[in-house]
Amino acid sequence: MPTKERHIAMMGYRSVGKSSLCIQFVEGQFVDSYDPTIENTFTKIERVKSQDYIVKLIDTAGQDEYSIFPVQYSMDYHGYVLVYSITSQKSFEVVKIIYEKLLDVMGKKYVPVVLVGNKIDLHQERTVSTEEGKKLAESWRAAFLETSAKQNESVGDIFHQLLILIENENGNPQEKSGCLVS
Ligand SMILES: Nc1nc2c(ncn2[C@@H]2O[C@H](COP(=O)(O)OP(=O)(O)OP(=O)(O)O)[C@@H](O)[C@H]2O)c(=O)[nH]1
Repeated sequence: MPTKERHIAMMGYRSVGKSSLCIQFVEGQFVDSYDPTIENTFTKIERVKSQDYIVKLIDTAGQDEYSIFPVQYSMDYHGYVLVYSITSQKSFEVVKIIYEKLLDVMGKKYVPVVLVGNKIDLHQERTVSTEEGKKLAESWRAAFLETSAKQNESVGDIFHQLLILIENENGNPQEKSGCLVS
């Protein structure tokens, strides 16, 4: 099968771990320092269910509830990773606002999305429950994962699940449609 190219945008509030998830996925390492992103791109070859993909990731600058949705991320993207930190209720609220804006800008009712609750290694500081995350993802018909970029927990699954959702949207169902919850 010929290799397919898929463009994925990482979005969410500041400091939730978007860059760390990209770096962990692409380079297999965790950098314990904080350098706010303006915009960064990463490329990785991934194989899912015998299909090779060139995954182009765009790591966006953190957004907040007042940000205007950056229109450039609504065009030529196949899917989105919306990230919050399980230690920040604010980041959970912001991800809901980003999702609404995304649908609005794209003029669509459905967009392939994986909702990610990151930083699960900081479980003692958790303020967003797994149940809240799951419910939100179900309401979006999105996949849901809790991850740790630091401990490399479920990071690869984000991109595998998103590639499957994108494939399903393109009329090539490889898995049962509907909500993918792990
Ligand atoms: N404990 C823990 N810290 C994390 C994790 N992921 C990221 N961090 C830390 O959180 C801080 C912010 O991480 P970034 O990856 O820069 O976050 P970002 O969402 O890209 O931030 P912006 O560029 O401002 O949007 C850094 O100090 C990271 O080391 C994680 O899974 N666990």
